[in-house]
Amino acid sequence: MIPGYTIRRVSKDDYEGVIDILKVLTVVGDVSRNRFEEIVDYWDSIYLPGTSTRQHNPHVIVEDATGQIAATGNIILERKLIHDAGLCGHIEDIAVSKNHQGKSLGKFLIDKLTQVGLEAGCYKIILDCDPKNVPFYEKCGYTKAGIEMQIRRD
Ligand SMILES: CC(=O)SCCNC(=O)CCNC(=O)[C@H](O)C(C)(C)COP(=O)(O)OP(=O)(O)OC[C@H]1O[C@@H](n2cnc3c(N)ncnc32)[C@H](O)[C@@H]1OP(=O)(O)O
Repeated sequence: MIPGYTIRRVSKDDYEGVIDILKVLTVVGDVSRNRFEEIVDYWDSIYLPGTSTRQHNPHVIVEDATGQIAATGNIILERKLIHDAGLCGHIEDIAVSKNHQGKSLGKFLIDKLTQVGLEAGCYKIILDCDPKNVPFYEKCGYTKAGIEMQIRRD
C-alpha cells in the first residue's frame, strides 16, 4: 500500500478521471461517457471459462484526500494453446498523472497488476514500452525480451 492512496478496479464513475489521465500516455480521442460505460460493462462481463477470473483487469489508484484518480493501468489475461493452454498477461495503458509521478505509484500499480496476473496463473506477463521507460520497468522487476513490431493504420 501507499499511504493516502487506494487501488481498485475501474468503475463507470471514473469516466473523467480515467480519460484525463490517459492523456499523459497518448491521444485518447473522442470517447463519450456512454462509450466509456459500454467498455467498462464489456470489461466486467468477460470471465475466463470455468473461473471467476476476469479477462480484463483495469485498475485505478485514487488519492484518498481528494478522490482524484492518480494512476491507471490494465492487465488482460490471454488463454493460449501453447504452454499447456497457459495464460499470458498483457500489461497495457499505464499512466500516472503528472502531479503524482515520482511517488512510487507507478511501481505500486505494476506490482498490483503483476500480482493479478501471477495469481491467475500466468506463465509470463509482457508489455511494450518506450525505451525511456525501460529503467522504470526494470525497477518493477521486468527484463528486456524481444523487440516490439507493428503495423499501424494511418
Ligand atoms: C505498458 C505501458 O503502458 S508503457 C507506458 C507507460 N506510461 C507512460 O509513459 C505515461 C507517462 N509516464 C508515467 O505515467 C509515469 O512516469 C510512469 C508510469 C512511467 C512511472 O510512474 P511513476 O509513478 O512516476 O514512477 P515511480 O515513482 O513508481 O518510480 C519507480 C522507480 O522507477 C524510477 N523511474 C520512474 N520513471 C523512470 C524513468 N523514466 N527513468 C528512470 N527511472 C525511472 C523511479 O525513480 C523509481 O526509482 P526508485 O524506486 O529507485 O526510487
